Amino acid sequence: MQRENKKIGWLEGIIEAVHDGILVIDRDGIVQLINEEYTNITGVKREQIIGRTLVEVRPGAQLPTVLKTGKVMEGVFRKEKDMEYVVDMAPIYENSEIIGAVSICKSIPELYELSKELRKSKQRVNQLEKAVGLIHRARYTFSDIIGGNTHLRKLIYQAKKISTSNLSILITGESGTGKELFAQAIHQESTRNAQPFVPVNCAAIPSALLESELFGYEEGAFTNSKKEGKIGLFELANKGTLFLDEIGDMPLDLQAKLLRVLQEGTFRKIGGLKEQQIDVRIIAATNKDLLNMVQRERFREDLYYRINTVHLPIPSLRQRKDDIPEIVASIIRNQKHIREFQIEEDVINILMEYDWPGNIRELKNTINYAVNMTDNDSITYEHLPETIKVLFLQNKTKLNPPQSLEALIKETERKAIMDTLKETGVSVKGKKEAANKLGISLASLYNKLAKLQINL
Ligand SMILES: Nc1ncnc2c1ncn2[C@@H]1O[C@H](COP(=O)(O)OP(=O)(O)OP(=O)(O)O)[C@@H](O)[C@H]1O
Repeated sequence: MQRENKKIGWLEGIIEAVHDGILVIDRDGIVQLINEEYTNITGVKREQIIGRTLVEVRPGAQLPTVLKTGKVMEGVFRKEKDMEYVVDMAPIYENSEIIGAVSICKSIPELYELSKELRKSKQRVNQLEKAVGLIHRARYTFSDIIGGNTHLRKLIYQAKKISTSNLSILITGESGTGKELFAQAIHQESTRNAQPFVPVNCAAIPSALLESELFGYEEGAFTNSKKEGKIGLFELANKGTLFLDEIGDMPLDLQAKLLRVLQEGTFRKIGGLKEQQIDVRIIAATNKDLLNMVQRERFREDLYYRINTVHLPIPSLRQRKDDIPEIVASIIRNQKHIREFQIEEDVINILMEYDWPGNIRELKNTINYAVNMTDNDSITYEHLPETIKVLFLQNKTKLNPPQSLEALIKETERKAIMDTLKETGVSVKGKKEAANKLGISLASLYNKLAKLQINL
């Protein structure tokens, strides 16, 4: 008996500790137990209900039904005077026999608070999921930068040395020279490599949106803003690296804000009141002449010197043509996964003569195209894209000016044909159009191409 009392004492203690309202009836529907939270939610006091039949005190109660049917009921809405709450009810079993029933109530305001919390958490999870999509973890390391060109090697040496510092870096160079590749490699070599690498292309985001992308905004900061606010890229890159690509396209007012972040190490969300500490390493890149922009007051001088602590000018591919064979071999290896793939010497010569305005990106595209055009394991002139073939033939004419009258006529013809084909393209349709423009028949165009040994 003493043990039994002790059990009930424990039970009451536990029931009191629960944050929900609890009411227990026995098999006769008589209320045996309630906790204080039950009184808080329903307004019914212990002395009004304990030892009495539940329906007598609370005629609308559904717990006696649970007692009868043995079926659990969940989420039953109750409204009593100005109290609203939700009840879960379940039978209590002993040796497979129902000996009573329990009801557990939660007040609506509490549920409302909980669901608000849940909604907020869900929104944050959504935002973070989206943000994780943006963070492409840096994939490349210095070993992925191909080329033995002396100037490039010096740059790699310098970049490796400053990787572990927190210095801001400015990488300049034409499009496709490998600026982002360098930025990723620096991040990977740094102590921040386990943290995010967040790239943002300042030219690709409309200036009106760039500020909120970078700094984020607080709940309801402006009309049309997302209700739950937005996490900015600075916050996402915290402890990692923020790669500001095309920084020359950043609007002047935002440049001032960026400078503040770099100087103070703090930022404020749009519509936010408190400054947040931030620890982000900035690597900026551009293909524009920033110094010239500074002179024309299109770029802030103070920001220029702040991000230019270390400057890595990446050479264009035409300034390091000696690297072309090695880069081509590496592209083929990556695409074909075989080392024996052949590339005719003539083709390498053409690639070496071409100017590559799109730099390594263009070289990559060209080789990938050629590899896909081959049926066997050898790339020949035929497999090159038309644009390169045409330009190559034009250059050849420039490089070897004709001497005799006959040669001069031949070359004039060649030039006229090549210029027209450059406009129309070298597909059958293009050739038909070119023949039309030149005032000759298609058959005669083919004859001339054969005579001039133009192999398209
Ligand atoms: N030295 C290199 N060795 C191997 N691949 C390279 C090298 N440099 C660049 N690439 C490759 O060329 C492509 C373009 O490089 P990346 O995007 O880094 O250039 P970028 O200068 O940042 O271009 P943009 O200014 O247009 O953004 C990528 O596929 C990159 O992997």
